[in-house]
Amino acid sequence: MDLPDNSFKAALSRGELQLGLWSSLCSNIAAEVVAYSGFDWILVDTEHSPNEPPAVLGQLQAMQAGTAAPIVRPAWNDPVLIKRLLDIGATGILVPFVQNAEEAARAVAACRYPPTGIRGITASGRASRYGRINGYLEKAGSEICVLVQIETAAALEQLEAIAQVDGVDGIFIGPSDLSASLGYIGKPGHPEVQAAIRSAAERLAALGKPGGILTSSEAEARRYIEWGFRFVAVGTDLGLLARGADTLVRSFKQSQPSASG
Ligand SMILES: O=C(O)C(=O)C[C@H](O)[C@@H](O)CO
Repeated sequence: MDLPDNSFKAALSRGELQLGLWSSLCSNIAAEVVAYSGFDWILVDTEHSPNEPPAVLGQLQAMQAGTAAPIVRPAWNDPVLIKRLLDIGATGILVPFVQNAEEAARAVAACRYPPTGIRGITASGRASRYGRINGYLEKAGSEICVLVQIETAAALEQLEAIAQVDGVDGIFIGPSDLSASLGYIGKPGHPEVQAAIRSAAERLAALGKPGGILTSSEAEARRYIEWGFRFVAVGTDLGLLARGADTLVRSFKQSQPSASG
């Protein structure tokens, strides 16, 4: 059996827009539900969600028959965490809190086997279909998508250096952390934060490096796409569930006459 092409990585390299969903629910059933929605990628978060490898494995299995490429965010730029996620079948990794080119190079090295990287070897994990993929060890590096996350003012200054690290396939701008770093915690929509995000998108476009971002606002998502972001998470599974449930109950409670008449 051959290693499947990474269609998400290929689409990014062609500059095509890839629409994503952010998944924090840590549920294989929720992952399966949204995997059939038609998204191009789904980010399975382990940084801010209580999501450990056995649960992530269940979510990756559940997403297998859907449309979306499984991108997993490890809790940190740590080769041990990254190795475990790659072994269970993540085809893309989003590494948080990358501050400079050296840290970006470390993220890439964690996703590559020696001699170019430091990923530890198993020839029999889920990623290689339990040893059935011909030449997995030789080919994995070229198919795994390495995305790094820039989320501070200091990292923004290093954007060009980070983006030009060999093996970095895309740069994700973290609007929440960036807004905090810029002094506007909880206000990613603040004009100064938006200006910084727009400038990052323009600098990435000038380099020909795909930029990514996350928002739950449709208007903001459309604006980010217009600014040139190419992998855009347009919502979160948690937000869809919470907003859907709130709206449903409100529609009944507001239409009920109050007990006092
Ligand atoms: O800085 C950000 O924005 C992120 O890193 C995404 C966050 O973790 C969060 O908004 C996901 O729900």
